[in-house]
Amino acid sequence: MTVVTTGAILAGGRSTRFGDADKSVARIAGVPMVRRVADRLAGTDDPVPPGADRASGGDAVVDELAVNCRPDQRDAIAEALSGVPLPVRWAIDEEPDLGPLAGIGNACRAATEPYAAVVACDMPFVDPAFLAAMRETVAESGAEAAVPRLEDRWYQTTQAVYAAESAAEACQRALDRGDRKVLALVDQVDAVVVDDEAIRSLTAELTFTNVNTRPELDEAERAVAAAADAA
Ligand SMILES: Nc1nc2c(ncn2[C@@H]2O[C@H](COP(=O)(O)OP(=O)(O)OP(=O)(O)O)[C@@H](O)[C@H]2O)c(=O)[nH]1
Repeated sequence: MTVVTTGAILAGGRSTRFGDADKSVARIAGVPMVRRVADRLAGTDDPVPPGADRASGGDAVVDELAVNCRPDQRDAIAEALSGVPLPVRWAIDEEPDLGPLAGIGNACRAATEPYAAVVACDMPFVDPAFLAAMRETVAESGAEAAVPRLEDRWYQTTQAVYAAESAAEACQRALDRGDRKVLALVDQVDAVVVDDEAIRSLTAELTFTNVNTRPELDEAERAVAAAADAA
């Protein structure tokens, strides 16, 4: 499988819907969510529910990780990522709470590879083959990003592939003019929209499942347990 370069994991949010804990290190069947994302990218993952497209285990689709978080999150996330067979770069927010746009910008700035496959830490069933396909789209088209958009939903800016330098600059430009909306990034880069039809030909909607609440965590845990039983 083609290597898609830097895997940029976003974990700098406050997890307010999750309650009094950082969801990035909340465990699903014993494995912290951020670790599940890293393992998907590294090809060292546990069984995943049907619909996560690529079966568990496989080749790494990135050759390094860039992890964006606040300074106070770093130790717990580092522990969660301990043993991941990829170099980990840290993209620590100097100023917290500027939103996902700032997180994407910081992660892209920390990337040492030309492309960044961005994934939010709360997407435990991300399909690495989908990221690889988007990386190919960006490289072949000469565009600066491939951003999925399901019909009747927002752009999935937190599971997308960006030309790292262009995206970092675009995020900074938006922040400098006081725009924190993540859509500013899509406006500011030459983006290929990966539409509904393309998404369905490449992967399944499960790739976008994100865990915001405790009940959603429980649901993800049940799905993982069922997959493990079936394996
Ligand atoms: N660096 C940074 N990342 C953020 C920020 N807000 C959200 N994110 C990240 O953006 C992604 C999508 O955000 P949400 O799913 O809303 O996560 P969240 O903000 O932690 O959760 P809620 O507080 O419940 O909305 C997650 O990976 C977050 O970690 C922020 O202010 N700074």
